[in-house]
Amino acid sequence: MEFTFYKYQGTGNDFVIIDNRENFFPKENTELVAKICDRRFGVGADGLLLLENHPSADFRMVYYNSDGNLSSMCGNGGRCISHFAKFLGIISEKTTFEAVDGMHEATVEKDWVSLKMNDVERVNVSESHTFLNTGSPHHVQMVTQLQDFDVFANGRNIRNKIYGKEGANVNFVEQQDDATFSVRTYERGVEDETLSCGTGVTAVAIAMFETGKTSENKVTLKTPGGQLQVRFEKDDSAYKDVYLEGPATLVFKGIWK
Ligand SMILES: N[C@@H](CCC[C@H](N)C(=O)O)C(=O)O
Repeated sequence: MEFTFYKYQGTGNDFVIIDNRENFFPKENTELVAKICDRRFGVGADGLLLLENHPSADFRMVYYNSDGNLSSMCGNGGRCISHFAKFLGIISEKTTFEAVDGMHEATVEKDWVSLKMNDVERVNVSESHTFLNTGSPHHVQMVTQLQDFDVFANGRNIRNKIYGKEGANVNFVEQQDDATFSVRTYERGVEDETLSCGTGVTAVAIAMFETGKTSENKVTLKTPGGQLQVRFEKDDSAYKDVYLEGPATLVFKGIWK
């Protein structure tokens, strides 16, 4: 089958995006999605996104990991697909769309996208790590010498040994200053380190606040693929008005044959 696709990246977390408003894409074809995402036999990406019609919102976002399976929320993907919706002329600067974890709002200004994430009510802090769900499940762990840390081996081990079949994404963090943290993430469904993870840095920002590592509610997250900002408000019941902000770029357009 032949169709047009768009290659996007948000701080190096890269995606194939397909305009599926005509509903032509074979959504159950796991092998096809995995092949499109394959870096040797396909286009190459950490995940695939479908932009689809929605009865009341601007569009619906459908997200697959590079293993070909549907998964939970993708923050960088949400930023990239909002940029794509503007590129297609579906929206102007502001949008409301639905993803697997519910409704999201986003603002697109040139290549900068601000995405509203869901409220986070539960943050489980233990001695060695923090676990929370920011649309996707995240394990957050402080390390030293992050640059030399074996993210793949340690991430895979934690993902499988602690979280079993369902798994979780695993973020390793080193503090730079009061409001700046370096982060490297092992992503489930990619089963490797990615250059950036949007729900991951959102989880890190909240975990750092919850554990007293920062008193700032606007945090800078440095990933191997670039810099992201997360801001939020906290009240008695939850972290609210959580925004993930950073660049999103259309890299190229192609035809899948
Ligand atoms: N890269 C994403 C996270 C995608 C979901 C994750 N791989 C999972 O299956 O939990 C992001 O930017 O949030």
